[in-house]
Amino acid sequence: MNQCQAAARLRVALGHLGQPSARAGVAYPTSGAVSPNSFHPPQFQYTRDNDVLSLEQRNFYEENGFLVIKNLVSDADIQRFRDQFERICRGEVKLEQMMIMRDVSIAKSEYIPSERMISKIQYFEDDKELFRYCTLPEILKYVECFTGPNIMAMHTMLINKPPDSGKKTSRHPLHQDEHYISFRPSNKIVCAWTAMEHIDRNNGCLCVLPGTHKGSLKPHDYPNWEGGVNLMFYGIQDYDENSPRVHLVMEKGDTVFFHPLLIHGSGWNKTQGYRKEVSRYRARLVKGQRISL
Ligand SMILES: CCCC(=O)SCCNC(=O)CCNC(=O)[C@H](O)C(C)(C)COP(=O)(O)OP(=O)(O)OC[C@H]1O[C@@H](n2cnc3c(N)ncnc32)[C@H](O)[C@@H]1OP(=O)(O)O
Ligand SMILES: Nc1ncnc2c1ncn2[C@@H]1O[C@H](COP(=O)(O)OP(=O)(O)OP(=O)(O)O)[C@@H](O)[C@H]1O
Ligand SMILES: O=C(O)CCC(=O)C(=O)O
Ligand SMILES: [Fe+2]
Ligand SMILES: [Mg+2]
Repeated sequence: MNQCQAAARLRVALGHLGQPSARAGVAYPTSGAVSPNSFHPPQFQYTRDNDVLSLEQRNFYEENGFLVIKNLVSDADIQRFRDQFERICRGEVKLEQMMIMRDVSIAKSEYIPSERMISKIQYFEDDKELFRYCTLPEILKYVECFTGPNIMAMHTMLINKPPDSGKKTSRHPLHQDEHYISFRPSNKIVCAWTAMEHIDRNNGCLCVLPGTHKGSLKPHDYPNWEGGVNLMFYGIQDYDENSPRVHLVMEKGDTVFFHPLLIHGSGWNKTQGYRKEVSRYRARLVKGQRISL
């Protein structure tokens, strides 16, 4: 098994620290068809009427701000993302837009192209292989449940969480993605996040505070952690250690959809593998224009 296989998972996310990139502005026509059987009373604020989600799933998302769909992305697709990630790690793929990030623990070490050096890739919209994630019909089908039709990819991200050096710098502090993104409205944005392998508390799974999507955007700052904090990894300031946390244990291909105000983070990676996931956000378009950016 090579390092990348031993590694963890891949993540593509979206949004960005400011404006979406032009490349991300790709709209996907989706059906938008509403079946007469799918009518639900207007108490739904966070989900749209269509036939995809069961009433139970809708209620769960409305109440909790996230929904896990098991086994959504095929092994074959994940293998393709993984293979492409390996090519990027080997320096075989170079794209101008793509941003490569390293963990703070190795930020100042000499750069050697390998999986060990890359903790995150952002803006891979120009990478045909990775961008396939954003066009997978099974992902779009669910995204539409939250955004409505006319979907736009606003940000892409793949995370390769490194084994922790012992200083817990691989942790991602609890935050709301809306802190990083300028587009709105919140209720028509969703993040799709796909595990590229088994992810649990040992390798730093996603941790969510259910129901927090109903709150507002909270002040963020760098957490006061010993050992170091990654640049741009802000955390909410008034984190109450006693608030109920849910750790999302996921298998390869499982995908969680979550609201941009949901408070979430990820734990430190206690294993020797690099855990990977792919994710991204989408927003709804009206008449070809993004709503209230
Ligand atoms: C909705 C999305 C939710 C989220 O994803 S939250 C996280 C979003 N933010 C990010 O992913 C950060 C994106 N990445 C970046 O901004 C850049 O890669 C980053 C970290 C600023 C580095 O930028 P560059 O200037 O291209 O790289 P560089 O290698 O020349 O480093 C410049 C100085 O920064 C330091 N550095 C690099 N990576 C770091 C890290 N991970 N943590 C802390 N410090 C880091 C590096 O040592 C260097 O410092 P110095 O200037 O030599 O003293
Ligand atoms: N003071 C804090 N401020 C912001 N986020 C925090 C704080 N302390 C922990 N977190 C974040 O909370 C989430 C859950 O932490 P949790 O304690 O469950 O996991 P962990 O500390 O990474 O690992 P474990 O407790 O399993 O050893 C992680 O995203 C972590 O980054
Ligand atoms: O997986 C992680 O380390 C953090 C994920 C996250 O915050 C996100 O996907 O928005
Ligand atoms: Fe996030
Ligand atoms: Mg802990």
